[in-house]
Amino acid sequence: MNITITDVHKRYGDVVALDGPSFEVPTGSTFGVLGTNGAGKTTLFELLVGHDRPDEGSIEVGGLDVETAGHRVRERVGFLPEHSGFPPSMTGREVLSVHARIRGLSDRDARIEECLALVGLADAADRPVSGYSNGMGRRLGLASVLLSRPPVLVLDEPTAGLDPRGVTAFHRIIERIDRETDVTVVLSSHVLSEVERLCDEVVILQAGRLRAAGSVDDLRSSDERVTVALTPADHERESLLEAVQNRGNVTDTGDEIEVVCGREAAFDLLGSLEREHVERFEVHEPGLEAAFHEALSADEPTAAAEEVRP
Ligand SMILES: Nc1ncnc2c1ncn2[C@@H]1O[C@H](COP(=O)(O)OP(=O)(O)OP(=O)(O)O)[C@@H](O)[C@H]1O
Repeated sequence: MNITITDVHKRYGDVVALDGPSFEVPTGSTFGVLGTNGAGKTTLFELLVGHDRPDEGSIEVGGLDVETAGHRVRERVGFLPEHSGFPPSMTGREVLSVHARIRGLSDRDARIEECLALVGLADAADRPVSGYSNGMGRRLGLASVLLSRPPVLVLDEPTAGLDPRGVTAFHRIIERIDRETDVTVVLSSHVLSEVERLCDEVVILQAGRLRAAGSVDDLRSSDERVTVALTPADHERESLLEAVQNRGNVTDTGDEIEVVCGREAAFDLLGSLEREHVERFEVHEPGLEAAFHEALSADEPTAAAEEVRP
C-alpha cells in the first residue's frame, strides 16, 4: 500500500514543524525518514496516522485521505510511537491479548503466538513486562502493532535507546518483514547506518523541509569520494601526516588519519606511502553520510524550527 505526502505544512505557534514536504512511499518498500533532532519526523508521523491534522496539504494512504477517511486509514496503519509503555504487572502474552481483543481479532490465540515468535518473545511471553529489557519492550510494542496484519507499519525511531544487541535484534525483525511480506514500512531515524542497512528509499528532512529524496543507492553514489583510513606505525604519525598533506581532505582522529579523496587519488596515495609509516589501512566506500551532510548544508534554513519543545 503506497503513501502520498503532498505539500504538508504544520505549525505549533511560531514553530514551523513541517514546511511543505512532498514525496511518495512505494508499496512494499522499507522507507527511511532521516533528520536531525527537531526535523519534523514525529510530526509527520502523527499526521500520517491521523493523530493530528496538517494546516495545509494532504496525506493519502492507499488512495484514502487521512483527514476524510481517518478511521479506515488507522485500520491500515500500525503505528509504533517512540515511547510506549505497558502495565508492568501484565505478561507479554496478556498485553497482546488485550490488544487483540480491542481490535476484535477472530484468530486471537494463534495470531498472538505468531507475533510472539516473529519478534522473538515466545520464551518470555509469560513473564511480567516489568522484567523486560528496553529492547524486549520495543519488540512487544511491535508485536502489538503487527497483530491485526496492517499493510503499513510506521515506526518512530524504533531503535532509539536500545543497546547494540537490541538494535541488531530489531533490525533482523524488520528485515524479515521486508523479505517475507508486502508490508510497507516507514521508519524514522537519525542513525545513517541503520537507514542504509534497512531502507530502500529515504527522504532527508531538516527544519520541516525536504532536503533530499531518493533510493539509498542513488544518494550513496552521488559522492564519488572514498575515505582512506590509515593507522600510523609507532612514532610515525608526524611523518605520515606530512606524507598525506594536500592529498585530500585530511583529518587526524587521534587514532587514525583519514584522507577523503577521489578513487584514483586514493590509489596514487596508497602507492606512494612508505610501508614503514603505516601499520594498517582501509578504504571506505561512500555511505549516506556525505549525502546527508551535503543535504543539510545546502541553503541552511533559519533555526526557527529547531526551538525546544515546551
Ligand atoms: N506539540 C508541540 N508543540 C509545540 N512544538 C512542537 C510540538 N511538537 C513538535 N514541536 C516542534 O516541532 C518541531 C519538529 O518536532 P518533531 O518532534 O516533529 O521533530 P523530530 O524530527 O521528530 O525530532 P526528534 O528527532 O528530536 O524526535 C520541533 O521544533 C519541535 O520542538
